[in-house]
Order: sequence, then structure tokens, then C-alpha cells
Amino acid sequence: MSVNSVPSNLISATIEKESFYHGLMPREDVRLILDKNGQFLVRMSEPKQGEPRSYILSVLYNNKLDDFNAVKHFVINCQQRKYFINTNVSFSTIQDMIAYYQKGNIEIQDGCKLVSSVSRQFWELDHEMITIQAKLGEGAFGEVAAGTMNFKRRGKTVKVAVKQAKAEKLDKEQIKCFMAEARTMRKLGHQNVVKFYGVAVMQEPLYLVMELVSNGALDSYLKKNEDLSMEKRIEMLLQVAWGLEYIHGKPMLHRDIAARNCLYGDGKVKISDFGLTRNGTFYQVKPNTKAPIRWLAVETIKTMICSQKTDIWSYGILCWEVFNNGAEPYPGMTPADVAQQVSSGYRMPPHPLAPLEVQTLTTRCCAENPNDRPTAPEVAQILQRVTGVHRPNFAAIAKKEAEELLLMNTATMKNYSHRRKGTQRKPCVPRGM
Ligand SMILES: Nc1ncnc2c1ncn2[C@@H]1O[C@H](COP(=O)(O)OP(=O)(O)OP(=O)(O)O)[C@@H](O)[C@H]1O
Repeated sequence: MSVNSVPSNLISATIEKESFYHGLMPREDVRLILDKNGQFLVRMSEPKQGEPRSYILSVLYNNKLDDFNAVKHFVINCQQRKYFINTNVSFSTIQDMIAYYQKGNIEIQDGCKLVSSVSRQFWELDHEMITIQAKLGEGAFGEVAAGTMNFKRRGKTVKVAVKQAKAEKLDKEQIKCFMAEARTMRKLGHQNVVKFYGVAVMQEPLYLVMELVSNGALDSYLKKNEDLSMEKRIEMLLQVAWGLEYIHGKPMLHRDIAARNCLYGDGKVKISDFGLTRNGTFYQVKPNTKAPIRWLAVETIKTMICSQKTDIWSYGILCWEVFNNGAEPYPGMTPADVAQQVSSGYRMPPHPLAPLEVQTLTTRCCAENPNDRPTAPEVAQILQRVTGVHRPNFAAIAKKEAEELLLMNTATMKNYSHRRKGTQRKPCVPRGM
């Protein structure tokens, strides 16, 4: 056995029971949960294909103003069933090693010491809480399945959709994308955005757990329900506008607004699929990145720059999808035709049976000049007026939902503390809720 590789029989037997062990948590997440010098956790390195994994001891050290490099990541070597960071001293278990450095106040390297461990966060779920049932679809990382999640203490069970990812089948970059999507979803809480419950990263496959939205993807729903009234369709568009207004308010860019990336259930449309989402209001796409051409704004086709107005263009295309029963935009054209035609000024016509104000709105969403496009709040305001639908108190709804979730999760966390040693960190309400 080589130095660094983790013997499979030792993986689950010991360390998984420790509250300071965080499974396959990537370093980007580590930085967000360590906030005091000397705080530490143990995790498994993201596997590079073909290479063995290692346990990593991550410690916040010499932190100055959110310095990303303030976290030291020590590889825990393993050789002949002995764990060590420095070759001069080795241990039978990682727990013994942690106790040696922490209790003995012994420096690991360059003054770095262990002060206190950080326990798992409320969004770090256990696989045993989740029961996978029927397959819902195929996602970019693997299967998406319906299932249930059981909050142990309160005995409450919720229906969930689980995106699964097999780390052994994905490369390091794909695991990072999977976890980045979860990181984005953690910051969101709105009735028109799919609800995120957490990730389970202690075993494989990795799970990203969200609410189960009963009718699935909006495009499929529209295809199966051609008799929807014009009023209903405009109400659906209003709900997407509310969700987009919230996302832009973060500020974030969704970058993949389309009917296939919205879900429909219990009378609500929810924006989903945050794989391309970025923080901020502008984003320069890297060259040669695959892009959903049919939903892409004219300036983004030309310059690969995304802004909130790029999302608004995509929203304009989504309006077309909603009025056309989930059909593929630009019927009969290849993606190359679309890029060429759109660049020369072609636009799909607005739906002739939609109210005039809505026709004008959808046309404005795909205006050549991004400044001539409406903002998401403006779209929402216009559609509220057209439909007469009352604007809910989103902040109050989100707060109530976050509190309920926290209560259920806190109970689950307390349950862990019966079984696990180590400090218990108070769970915090997700930012933005
Ligand atoms: N929360 C959910 N509730 C109900 N169904 C869902 C949910 N999430 C996903 N699905 C179903 O699973 C399918 C695949 O999911 P999704 O498209 O989100 O995967 P993905 O990994 O984001 O894939 P891609 O990036 O290729 O779109 C969807 O089309 C939808 O039918």
C-alpha cells in the first residue's frame, strides 16, 4: 500500500463517527465554515481520477480578513496502518493523532496548532436519513431520483428529489461543480426557487437533496398539458419573474433560465438547476464553454459576457416556451442557424393571443440593446398588474420555512450528539433566508 492511500476497511469504521469528520467536503466549503484561528476539521480529499484518496486535516491559521489561503490543508499519511503528518510521530487512529496535537498544544508545522474542532453543519446530511425511490430523470452528474428524507428526532418525513453523483465516475472538476451548485442553493430561500435541504457527502454516491416538486420539469408539464389557459400561463411567467427577481437581488446570475430548468408543483413554478449560477452581476464565460444557444442573448453569443440582462433574454425565450406548450425555441433551426439569425436581428414573434402588454414585454426581453430590456422587478410588476395576482410577502414566507427547517435539522443534529463525541456547533440560519 502506498503512502497516503486510505485502507478501505478503515474508512467507515472509525472516522465517520466523529463530528469533526466532513467526508468529501471541498476546500471552498471548508473556508466558509472555519472562522476562528485554530479551528479544524478532517475531510477526504477530492479524488483525482486514478489516484488514491487521502484524509486531510484542514486548519484555519493566521486568518486575516477572509484570506482564502489562511486554511492549511495537511495530508494525513497512512502507512502500515499508522497515521501521520510528520514522519517523526505516528498513531493508530486519526483520533489519537488529533488528541496528541490538540490536547498537547503541539504545533503541527510553522506555528499551526489545533484549538477546537468544527462539527458538521445542519446542511451536511447523513445518507441514512435518505431513502431513494423512483428515478425521475438523468442529470449532468448521474441519476436524479425521488425519495424521502427522515428528520429523526421529530419523526418528520419529507418528500425529496436527490441528485446523485458517483465520485469515482466524475473528475475533480465535476465534483467541484456538484458542490458549487449546493453552495449556491444554500444561499437561496424563496417560494419560486427550489428548496435545498443539504448534501450527503460521507459516502458515495454523493447526494444533493432538495424538495420534490410534484409535476417535475416545466417543459414536460407544458407538453402534457396543452389545454392550459392563457391566464394560467401568464401566472406561471409571473412566478418565474418573482424567482428571478430574488436571484438577481442576491446578486447572482442564473445563466440557464429555460423551461427545462424550472419545476412545477402545487400551483407554483420554481427555478432550479443552479449549475451555471455565478455570484455578482457580470460574468465572462471561458472560451469554448458549451452554451444553451437557443436561450442565449445576442451580445452573449458575440462576446460571451453575461449580465442580468442575459437572464432577462433567456426569460423572454422561456415566455415563448410557455406560450408554445414547451416546444423547442426557433423550430426547424439548428443551433448554428439560431446564432446566425439572432445575430442578424431575427426574433421569434410574440404569441398573438397573449394580451398586448405581455406581447410588448416579451419583445422587450429580447431587445438588441440590453439596456432596453426590462429588469426582473419590472417584469414582475407588469405581470402582477396584468394578472391582478397579489404579491406575497416573500421574506415572511422564507423566514417561516427556514425556521421550520432549522428546527427539524437542529433536532437531527442533537440526535447526532448522542452518538458522536466532539464539540457541537450551533447551526445557523442559511444566509439569505
Ligand atoms: N426537485 C425536483 N423535483 C422533481 N423533479 C425533479 C427535481 N429535480 C430534478 N427533477 C427531474 O429530474 C430531471 C433531471 O434533473 P436536472 O435537469 O435538474 O439535472 P441536472 O444534473 O441539472 O442536469 P442538466 O444540468 O443536464 O440539466 C429533471 O428534468 C426533472 O424531471
